Amino acid sequence: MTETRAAHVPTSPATVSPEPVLTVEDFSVEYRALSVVQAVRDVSLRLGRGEVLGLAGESGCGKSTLAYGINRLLRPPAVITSGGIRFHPRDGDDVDIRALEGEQLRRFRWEQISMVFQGAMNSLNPVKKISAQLEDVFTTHRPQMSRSERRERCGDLLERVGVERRRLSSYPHELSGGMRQRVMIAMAMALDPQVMIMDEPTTALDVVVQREILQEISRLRSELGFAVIFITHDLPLLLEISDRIAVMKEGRIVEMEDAGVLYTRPQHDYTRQLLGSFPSLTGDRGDFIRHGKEES
Ligand SMILES: Nc1ncnc2c1ncn2[C@@H]1O[C@H](COP(=O)(O)OP(=O)(O)OP(=O)(O)O)[C@@H](O)[C@H]1O
Repeated sequence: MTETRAAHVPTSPATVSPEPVLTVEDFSVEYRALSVVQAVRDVSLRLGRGEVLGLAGESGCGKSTLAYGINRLLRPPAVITSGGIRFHPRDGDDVDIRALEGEQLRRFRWEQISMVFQGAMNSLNPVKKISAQLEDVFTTHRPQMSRSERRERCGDLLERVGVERRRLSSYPHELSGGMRQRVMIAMAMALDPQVMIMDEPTTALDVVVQREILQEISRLRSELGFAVIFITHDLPLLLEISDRIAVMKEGRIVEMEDAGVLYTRPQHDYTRQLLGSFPSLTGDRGDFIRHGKEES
């Protein structure tokens, strides 16, 4: 268990709207390899505009498969066997994500739903400066943007995630792991997506850096109003940052609830087991999560 954090039971902030930005219905995915693995089974969920939805569950329960499936990033042997995913843009008609192909799908991914991958910081190109890597997003998706405007936007993006703009001229190896991960988050935010999927975005980082980045994500979410699907094994962390939490077990969502309610009144045995497996959530140390009190 990582060290405890100055946590609170979240309350639904004003930025969360009951209006959905994403609806997933009866979604199932299989891996058809030597044997067939039913990784996601009949999952249905609604993500509210501006909501942080945490996905919890032990390794192998299907969290990443669900997230990749939503963003159409699954590769063979994965097969989507049923279900629908609809995106509800702020303006305009609903988008059937399963029906998107080619260029349409590529644009949709960056512009409407972006993703921060597990260990993303290691996917920066080591021989290209940060400026070039951030600018690539705009060169591809906003070709009409002038060079100076691109530069300006990239500097603004870095500052937004707490990295000084002078770092634009650095190479990835000149940045700490935390800074590199912030760059990846900046990149995922570049086109102002309405949904960000974050798969263990801070797992490889030390606890202090993790905490700083999570605070940054929460702040930006309030400021910019995007919704987040946040995946991690770390249930205490999810309780801190999520509005609602979906608990997955063997490919199914067994419980989905407001984070505070899930913590105080878990309904499913498996949720209770999961909560019980984190020492910081039980006994006196639970005060830390419940009331933000330091351990004595
Ligand atoms: N490429 C693949 N081929 C075959 N089976 C796979 C493949 N990728 C994942 N699986 C299986 O699908 C199931 C769900 O895996 P998934 O990675 O989605 O779980 P997870 O909850 O995200 O796990 P973790 O937290 O360890 O990343 C597991 O049983 C896993 O072994």
